[in-house]
Amino acid sequence: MSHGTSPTPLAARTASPLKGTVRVPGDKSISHRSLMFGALAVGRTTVRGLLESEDVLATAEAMRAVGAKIVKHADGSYTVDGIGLGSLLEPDRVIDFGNAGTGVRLTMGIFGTHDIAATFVGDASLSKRPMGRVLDPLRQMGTAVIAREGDRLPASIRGARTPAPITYRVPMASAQVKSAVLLAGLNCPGETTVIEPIPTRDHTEKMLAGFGADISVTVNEAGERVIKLQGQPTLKPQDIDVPADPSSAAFPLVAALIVPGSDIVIENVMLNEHRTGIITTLIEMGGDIELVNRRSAGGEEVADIRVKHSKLKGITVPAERAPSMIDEYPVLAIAAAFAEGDTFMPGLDELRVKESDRLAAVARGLEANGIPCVETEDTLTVTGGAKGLGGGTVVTHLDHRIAMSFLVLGMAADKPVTVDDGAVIATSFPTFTSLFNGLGADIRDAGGVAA
Ligand SMILES: O=C(O)C1=C[C@@H](OP(=O)(O)O)[C@@H](O)[C@H](O)C1
Ligand SMILES: C=C(OP(=O)(O)O)C(=O)O
Repeated sequence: MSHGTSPTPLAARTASPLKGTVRVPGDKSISHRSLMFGALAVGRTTVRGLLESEDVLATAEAMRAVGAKIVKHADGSYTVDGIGLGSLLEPDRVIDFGNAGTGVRLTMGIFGTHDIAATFVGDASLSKRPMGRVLDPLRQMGTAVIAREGDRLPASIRGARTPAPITYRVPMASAQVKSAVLLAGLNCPGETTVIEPIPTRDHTEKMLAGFGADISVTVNEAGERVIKLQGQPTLKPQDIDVPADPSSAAFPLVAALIVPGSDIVIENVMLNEHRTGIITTLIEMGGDIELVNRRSAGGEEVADIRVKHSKLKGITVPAERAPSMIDEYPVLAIAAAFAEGDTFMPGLDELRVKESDRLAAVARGLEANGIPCVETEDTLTVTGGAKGLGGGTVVTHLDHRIAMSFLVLGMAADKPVTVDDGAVIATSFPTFTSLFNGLGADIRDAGGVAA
């Protein structure tokens, strides 16, 4: 993938007040799943508003490699002609997932119970991330695995000829692990059960039900979610409208809160209860955030978000909220730098295994820009209100959310903030720079010199 070979330093300088109405791209989680489930259905699925980012396009290539026909049309919509569950072709090439954890982990689940072999590779970031969390349950279902030390990529799998359904308790808060086991269960005869002690985003459950799978969710006496899936359904194609990604919306949301004089509207943002922790948190910090025109669309609640520059105060973010805002902590740390007092963020262990060690990457980036913070094994405390912020260069470690978060810092800091590589932003939010500059920000090429 291009971002791995040609880093593009970017710098953000003090922005004019951000003004206007914007639409951030489609949700990444739903976009990956639309292509995957469309590929497993029998017939033609139509997807409008697909996120056309590197991560999602890698999933499209993976589904093409097993026989799905995926076409973009003149009106921007995509169609997926599915090959049908159980009928995947063996890929004749290595599957390159670039930077995409969701893409590779969910696809391993799908392929792992099909009678095919496949080899997965990724960029330098993805090759460091743990795959054992999905390869272990797949091994229990009969998948053969050869992977690099520590179950890292590159990895090859050979799906079981007669896969066995399992009951699996997800050991960490991870929608990717939950989803990989459920997707593997799709092609197993009989019932697969996933027990989820800590609730995470439920797009797989909701969308599989929409595609006609027999899936139920109950809560047991210990308060855990119990998901039961009957194997080998015939999945029916769907018409999908992908709502705007709340994780991408978090960047203009925080930027408008911290750039004086700002007043913007972010349209059509998905409000799935497992994704809105950042909105709850920013409102608790004193953010002037209004959800208008709330409506239901394609099984999800959506709204337009009006946000104005606000005086923020530091808070403690409950640890149990972490799964509902797991990708938003880097940009929350930037909001915290402009709040009065300390913001304490516990329960962040999963941040260490994202595209980068996000806890460390955020802490080093804050320090480089004069923002006091304390990092422990699984917490971050940011002290707001320091003066003379900015002037630093942030190492992004191939992590799009680190790049975007520190560019948001530059919009409200006293001195410009440079990120060593803005090209990685294309993995989830390719229109980031143009959208922000259209609102009044000043994000520019840092001239090939990260200084
Ligand atoms: O299932 C998904 O679509 C995702 C789950 C989360 O990962 P984990 O399951 O590793 O927490 C999240 O960080 C990622 O951006 C998307
Ligand atoms: C963690 C993320 O993505 P993934 O795991 O899909 O690479 C993210 O987008 O912040």
